[in-house]
Amino acid sequence: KVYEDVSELPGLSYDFVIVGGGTAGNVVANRLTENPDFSVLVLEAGVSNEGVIDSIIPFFVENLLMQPNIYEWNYTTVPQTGLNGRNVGNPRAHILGGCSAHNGMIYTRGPADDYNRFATVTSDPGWSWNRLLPYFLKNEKWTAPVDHHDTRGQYDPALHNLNGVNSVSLNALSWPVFSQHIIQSTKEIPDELPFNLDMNSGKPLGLGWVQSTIGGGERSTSATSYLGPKFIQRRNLHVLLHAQVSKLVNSSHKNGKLAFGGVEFKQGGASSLFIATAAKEIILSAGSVGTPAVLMHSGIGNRKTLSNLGITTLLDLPSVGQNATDHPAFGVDWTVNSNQTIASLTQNTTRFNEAFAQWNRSHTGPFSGGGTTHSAWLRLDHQILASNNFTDPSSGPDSPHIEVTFTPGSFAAPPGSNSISAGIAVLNPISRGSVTINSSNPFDSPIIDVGFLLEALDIFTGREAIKKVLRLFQAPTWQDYLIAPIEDLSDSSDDELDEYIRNSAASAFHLVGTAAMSARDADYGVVDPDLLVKGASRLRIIDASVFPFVISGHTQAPTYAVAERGADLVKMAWESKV
Ligand SMILES: Cc1cc2nc3c(=O)[nH]c(=O)nc-3n(C[C@H](O)[C@H](O)[C@H](O)COP(=O)(O)OP(=O)(O)OC[C@H]3O[C@@H](n4cnc5c(N)ncnc54)[C@H](O)[C@@H]3O)c2cc1C
Repeated sequence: KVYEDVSELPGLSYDFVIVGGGTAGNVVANRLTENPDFSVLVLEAGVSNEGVIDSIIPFFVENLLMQPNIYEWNYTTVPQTGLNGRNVGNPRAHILGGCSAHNGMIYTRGPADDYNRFATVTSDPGWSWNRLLPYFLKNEKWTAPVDHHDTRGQYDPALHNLNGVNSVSLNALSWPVFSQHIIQSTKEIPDELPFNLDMNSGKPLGLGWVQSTIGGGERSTSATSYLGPKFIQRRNLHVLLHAQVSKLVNSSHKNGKLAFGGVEFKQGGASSLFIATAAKEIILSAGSVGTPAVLMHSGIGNRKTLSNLGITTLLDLPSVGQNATDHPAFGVDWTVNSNQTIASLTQNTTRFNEAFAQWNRSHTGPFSGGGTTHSAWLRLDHQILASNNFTDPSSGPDSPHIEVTFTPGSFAAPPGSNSISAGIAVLNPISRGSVTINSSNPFDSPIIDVGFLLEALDIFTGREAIKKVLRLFQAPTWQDYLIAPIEDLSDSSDDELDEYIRNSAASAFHLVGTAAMSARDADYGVVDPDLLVKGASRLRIIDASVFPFVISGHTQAPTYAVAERGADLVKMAWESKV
């Protein structure tokens, strides 16, 4: 059951307390409560997802990103040196379902090579692609697109599972003219832009149709799926909203390891703090910002940072909050000779109201999907990297360096015009940032530094990506369709391209790595390959913060897979003790 007020909870003693009812936390809550002997409490700081129309209707995704709003933690980064001193938004969801309830819904597993690299750095083959694939499938409930169009040639059914939990589908064909041009370009310039039937095979290179976490025209989130009606009625599963965890308490040491018996939180408008106790484990699933912050306020982190703030260090783990990695993203936009664009809907009240009415009637039409229709996963030329003395940062030959998303709309477009955009993300940044704290008050915001474009390779990759994208749009199919670039970069020097990137890049919202896993005997890292905090017992982290590297793809499907495997690790640890 989902509770709005702590006074309604039957008690505050559970086997497992999960901090954060986000993308990963709700998976873990669901899987653990499959065992009727395990009781689980999820503490979620955010609000209910019920009836939040901007979260439910896929097309309204942008509304949730307008800061400030109550569905958001409303974070921004510190000024970014690599972005000419700008600070950029770093949205994190403050709603049951976490980022799965406000993200762009794009479903990508990423390259097999990335997971094989996870397995190598952790010395645990359990994190390899072959071993994680069953967990991706366990998460996925493949669903037909709402317009029931013929999807042959748009995905590979053999790679998908009809019987998982979280809906994934192709979008309805709302932008056919735009899509035709994209597919035609793969035929005209197949060497530059090969078609890939399904980017979720573990070999994503090429261009393919976007798959999204959408089912029946509604967004599918970890709250609507893993806490859906058939699960949330379990007697052993309790979720408490408006419950922000301050720190872990009741510490003790056993066999040289630190353990905590409880979790302290504030709830609703109450000024007093409450403690929930966990007889078996505390699981941190507060995400790449929340998890390191809770650790530090609990006395786990860099001794120097903590003592400067007057926090007693219980476990000196300097890697907490370090290794923050995110994809810098920017775009190239054109005005176009077509009125089949997002602007034609958003700038025309009659058409907007028609689309809204259609969605309300049947959950179909353009509001049933996000805007991006296709993604291309591309590599930089090997020689270009070598001749500029760069080492290939990717995890392997089937792993891309850049993503190009294709959307029939652009924020940069002049009002009244029709436009499209090619969004670019640098997928293997070698720059690193951090998430830390500068106050001993756990309710103060953490300090987020995404470390964008500090390293020469990252800005080089961005610059080469723009050149590549400009070449892609020279394919013959685009010539009558494009009117003009919104910012003409075709004759720009390398320095000018760098400035364009530094002045326009923002986050692709894929922050990971702030409580990264490492091999059991490594002298860095925050969790071991079983996701247990190093030096602690009965304390696990299961969310995107444990990724040692950012995936060369979007991060929600990888987070779901890590959560599914993480839940299995917890079950294996405790079911064998029964
Ligand atoms: C705007 C945006 C768009 C994105 N678009 C895409 C996309 O299209 N495709 C894709 O694959 N990925 C996308 N991502 C990334 C992806 O959604 C995230 O990487 C992933 O969902 C992270 O999951 P998580 O479980 O680690 O954290 P979250 O889902 O953020 O869950 C953490 C939860 O913990 C709660 N919490 C935090 N601190 C506390 C505390 N102290 N006490 C109690 N609760 C707490 C939060 O409120 C939140 O609900 C996007 C992300 C954002 C922000």
